[in-house]
Amino acid sequence: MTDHDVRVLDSSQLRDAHRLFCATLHFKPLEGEHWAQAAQTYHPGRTFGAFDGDAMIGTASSFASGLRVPGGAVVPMAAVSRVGVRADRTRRGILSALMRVQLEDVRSQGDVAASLRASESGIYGRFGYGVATRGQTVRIERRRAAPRAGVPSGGEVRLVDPEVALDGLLPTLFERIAFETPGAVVRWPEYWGSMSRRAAKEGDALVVAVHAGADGDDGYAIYQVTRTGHGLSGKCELVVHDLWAETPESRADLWRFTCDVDLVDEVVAPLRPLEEPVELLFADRRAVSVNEVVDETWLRLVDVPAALATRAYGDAPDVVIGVRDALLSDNDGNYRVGAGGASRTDSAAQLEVDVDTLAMAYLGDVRLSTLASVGRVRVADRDALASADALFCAQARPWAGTFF
Ligand SMILES: CC(=O)SCCNC(=O)CCNC(=O)[C@H](O)C(C)(C)COP(=O)(O)OP(=O)(O)OC[C@H]1O[C@@H](n2cnc3c(N)ncnc32)[C@H](O)[C@@H]1OP(=O)(O)O
Repeated sequence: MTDHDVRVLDSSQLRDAHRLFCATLHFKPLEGEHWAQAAQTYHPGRTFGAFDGDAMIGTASSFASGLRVPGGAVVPMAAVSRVGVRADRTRRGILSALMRVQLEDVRSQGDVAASLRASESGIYGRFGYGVATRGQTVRIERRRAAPRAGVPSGGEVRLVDPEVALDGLLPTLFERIAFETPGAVVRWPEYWGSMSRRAAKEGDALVVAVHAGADGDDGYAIYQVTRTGHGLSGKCELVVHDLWAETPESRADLWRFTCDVDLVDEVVAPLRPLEEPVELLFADRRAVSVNEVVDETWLRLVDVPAALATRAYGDAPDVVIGVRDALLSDNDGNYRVGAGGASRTDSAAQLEVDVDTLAMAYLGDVRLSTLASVGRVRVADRDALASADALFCAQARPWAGTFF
């Protein structure tokens, strides 16, 4: 449907939009100083409302961000969030109208990509989003978690007042040590403040531990300790929200530190990278269980020519890939992808994909041959699949590590 009235909101309308969004996720609305703080996190001109007359019935917003792509370049990216449609107006095309307007808008503003974290996995594929990075949950049974002999160690972990850390130390450290992996996301200035507010809302104090090695600070962990149940029979969980390490020493020391916190039964770290070998840090590798592999980044390539031209490729013969995009027709076309780069071509496509499937392969998370094996790639030339796999392969498995 195209007849919904979707407009960009001005600052006087953001509170209604936030209330609407909170209600769709069954959260209480923010009041007083909590709303005043949240209001600061809206980036001007990036929030849309869908209206029925004067009544707002849906909303979608985004933060200005950036995405690290294979090869090291950073492309401008819209971090899409705060999407919701009023419960009495769902399934009438309102989200579809919001998505259409938002995608056209972010493309016209020069964003090469948009990404989001999806509340449900059935929603966003139809708008050209594909799962481009995944994460897994790491659980460590603390009492079994003795370090393995020979694990690197060196330096010191210290606790830092979260307010001080979030205000300067961690943003600087994050920029320096965390922002290298393909899939990493530029954290906008208000990101850090919203992290501490989210923690305050949940009621348990946020703890910041910083690791210093021989050359100074080189890693950090942000966690909360939550207790469930009553008295001594309760269970105590240490939940790691953010952990980045520059060196093997800081990685080992920070994980070990979380396992040394008294009274904790289990250390839980959701959405960690798929290739983080935490179990190898401990003498008893079964102290660590790794499960719940889930989607992390839903990526939408809004400017396919720019996205394909910006990332680096492996060394393999050129492949012509046809891209089909039902919503942003400028992306439609055939692209010659080779070790030297990618550009439009009139040559016939050897492989053809929809834009959501291209997003799944773009950062290197899934091979095109794997996607072909489940019918997501239309294959005209079978030999092209091996070349496409080699071209799109990234040096490191992509991971964002930033939830929004
Ligand atoms: C990035 C984020 O902010 S994630 C948070 C998203 N928000 C929420 O989850 C809050 C609760 N849910 C909602 O507010 C709404 O149900 C929304 C936003 C998910 C969907 O809004 P709607 O206006 O109902 O979507 P719309 O009517 O445009 O649906 C378009 C299509 O998606 C399908 N669809 C919509 N929601 C879902 C869903 N949750 N799961 C599967 N399919 C869905 C519809 O059936 C429709 O399919 P069709 O094109 O084959 O007919």
